[in-house]
Amino acid sequence: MSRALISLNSGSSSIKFGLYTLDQDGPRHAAGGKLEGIGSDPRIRIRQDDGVVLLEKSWPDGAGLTHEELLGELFGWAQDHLREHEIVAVGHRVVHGGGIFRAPQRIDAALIARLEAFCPLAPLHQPHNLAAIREIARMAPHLHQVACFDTAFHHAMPAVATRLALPRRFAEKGLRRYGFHGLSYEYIARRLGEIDPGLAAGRVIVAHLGNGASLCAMRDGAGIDTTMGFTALDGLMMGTRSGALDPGAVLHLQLQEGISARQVEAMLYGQSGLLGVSGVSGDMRVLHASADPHAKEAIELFVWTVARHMAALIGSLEGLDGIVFTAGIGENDAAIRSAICARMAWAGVVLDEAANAANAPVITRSDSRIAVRVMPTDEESMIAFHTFNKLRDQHGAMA
Ligand SMILES: Nc1ncnc2c1ncn2[C@@H]1O[C@H](COP(=O)(O)OP(=O)(O)O)[C@@H](O)[C@H]1O
Ligand SMILES: CC(=O)OP(=O)(O)O
Ligand SMILES: [Mg+2]
Repeated sequence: MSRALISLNSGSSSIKFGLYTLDQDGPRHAAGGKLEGIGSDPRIRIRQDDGVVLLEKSWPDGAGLTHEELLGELFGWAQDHLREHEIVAVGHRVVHGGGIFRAPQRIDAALIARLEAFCPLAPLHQPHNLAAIREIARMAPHLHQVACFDTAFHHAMPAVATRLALPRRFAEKGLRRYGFHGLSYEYIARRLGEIDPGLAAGRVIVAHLGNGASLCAMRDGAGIDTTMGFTALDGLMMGTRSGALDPGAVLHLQLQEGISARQVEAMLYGQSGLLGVSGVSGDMRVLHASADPHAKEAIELFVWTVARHMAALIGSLEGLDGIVFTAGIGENDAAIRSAICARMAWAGVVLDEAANAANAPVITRSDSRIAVRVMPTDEESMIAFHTFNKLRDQHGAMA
């Protein structure tokens, strides 16, 4: 019987996943999808590689369904769909690996306990990542599980880019900049090396603009700076997260407004960003459709913030050769890309409006000094790749 593995990318309200069959060369994508609306109106959609929809199901009254219950549904379906195969492993995106975990790790109870310590640094993600690992271990204890870290890609950053200007003793306690979205950046760096090796060898800013959003400055495919730091709150304004703030504002909320540290945490992670500024939604599609002037202001600030941080990363890179847009907004939202590129005209970006409107792979004109690309990211395939390699290194042939 041939073998298969499952990749899980568990977020705060969604689980993205991929099913892969294994041959000698590595994992081969068989199907994938997204389980969304956890906690409100869960729905799942699974597609085969050729686009054929294999499963579409929703639970309109499913607000009470937990991550664990829905993961059970998904896992049951995967087992049935892959019944001709032996499922041997589940690979997970784990958002925070701290300063210790620079490469994927086999999961056991001791590793889970160490990863638990990072939950306060990624409250929207880490608890869900670990809950999924525990639930798989409960449902299928014989499966190998591998943790793939969002922070790992950024360990190549120069030390200076990891420092926070706080008293030194805190750096020794792990208070430093880590960076996130590393599986997405690793995928883009590899793929760019295949499709445009000339650009990949240069200075590139990758803009991962999804619900969480960050930028990564890459030189020759390695990350040298990024906008997220100690936590995934830093940098760009996001769907519900504030992004970088004057630290004085955080103090003011607590000391003058009398808001507790826990409430400030909930506000910065869950009630700020596009949602907070618009008062309408944290979802970019909803903001575009809204006539509310505050929705427009939120979009304006999002674009302004991205351009401001891009300019900062040009400083880190000492110049710029290209920009890559990826993730939900980066891959699909021509209006946002156009507005960001207009603010980057000074740096030599000349947009091809028709190519941009079509989400084409290259959206700049041939006379643009900076090449701007749109590339779909694929964190799940990166997880599958790492999981396969980790198990092959430990157990020999996997197929
Ligand atoms: N076709 C689209 N046009 C504009 N925005 C889109 C489109 N598709 C998705 N998005 C936006 O992408 C964001 C979600 O991105 P995604 O990468 O899926 O996030 P996450 O992985 O954090 O759940 C949302 O703001 C959503 O509105
Ligand atoms: C780290 C992070 O922000 O991830 P996401 O974009 O999936 O929320
Ligand atoms: Mg994401």
